[in-house]
Amino acid sequence: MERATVIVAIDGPSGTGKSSTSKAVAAQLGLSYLDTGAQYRAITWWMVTNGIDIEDPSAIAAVAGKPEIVSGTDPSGPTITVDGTDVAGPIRTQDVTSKVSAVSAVPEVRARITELQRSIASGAENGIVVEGRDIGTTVLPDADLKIFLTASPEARAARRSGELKGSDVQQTREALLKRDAADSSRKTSPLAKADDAVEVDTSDLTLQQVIECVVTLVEEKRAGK
Ligand SMILES: Nc1ncnc2c1ncn2[C@@H]1O[C@H](COP(=O)(O)OP(=O)(O)O)[C@@H](O)[C@H]1O
Ligand SMILES: Nc1ccn([C@@H]2O[C@H](COP(=O)(O)OP(=O)(O)O)[C@@H](O)[C@H]2O)c(=O)n1
Repeated sequence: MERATVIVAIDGPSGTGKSSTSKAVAAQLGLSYLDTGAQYRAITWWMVTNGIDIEDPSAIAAVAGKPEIVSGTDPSGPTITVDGTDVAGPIRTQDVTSKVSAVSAVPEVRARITELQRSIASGAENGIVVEGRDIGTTVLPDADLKIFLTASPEARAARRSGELKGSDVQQTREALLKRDAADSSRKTSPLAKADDAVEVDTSDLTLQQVIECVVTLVEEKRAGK
């Protein structure tokens, strides 16, 4: 018998195709979609806007419970607000990008955001695709399907600098590798592949091929293979 809901966890470093793949897979299969990176970016944006010292983990921890972060999970138009303000644009600035790893390494921040993610996932009626860094390992260890996307630093930097107009590929590559290193080496739930995740190297695949691969894996799971 087909299961009523399916939970898919997609993790991996920056620029491997998590967001584009997750959104398309969720839309195609009628599932909800959650971008957990957007939530960490949102709390970082709030810290910056409120003048919290990003270098001071105890200052971040002390106010981690304050901002109210709300994620809209429709894959055709995901939204993110902080205390009612739409922050979809401001969370993508270079300033927030350069600070998000420090904020997201603070255990109190992770505990708060993880709880929020679990409650969103358990409330998704048809199931959900959740993408991030620690979904398969920590947030949803019982997910029905876990995918870990990888790609060469060159492919990832080329994709990212294609998005940021006028940006230098070499500089983008350095910034991306620096963020991966910080995310992979933090103590609390670092970026890591879960033992039972399927690893897909997207370096030489088109986005369409990656989407088809994940859709097939979900359908196989649903069919009980
Ligand atoms: N397999 C692929 N081949 C080429 N470009 C891709 C592929 N997957 C994603 N992209 C592009 O790379 C960029 C980064 O993808 P994104 O989904 O945001 O990655 P992530 O969420 O892992 O950081 C986007 O512009 C996206 O369209
Ligand atoms: N589950 C997650 C998702 C993101 N993050 C943090 O949030 C940052 C931004 O995530 P993102 O998915 O928006 O990053 P991109 O890969 O899209 O650039 C990451 O570099 C991590 O520091 C995390 O710690 N745990």
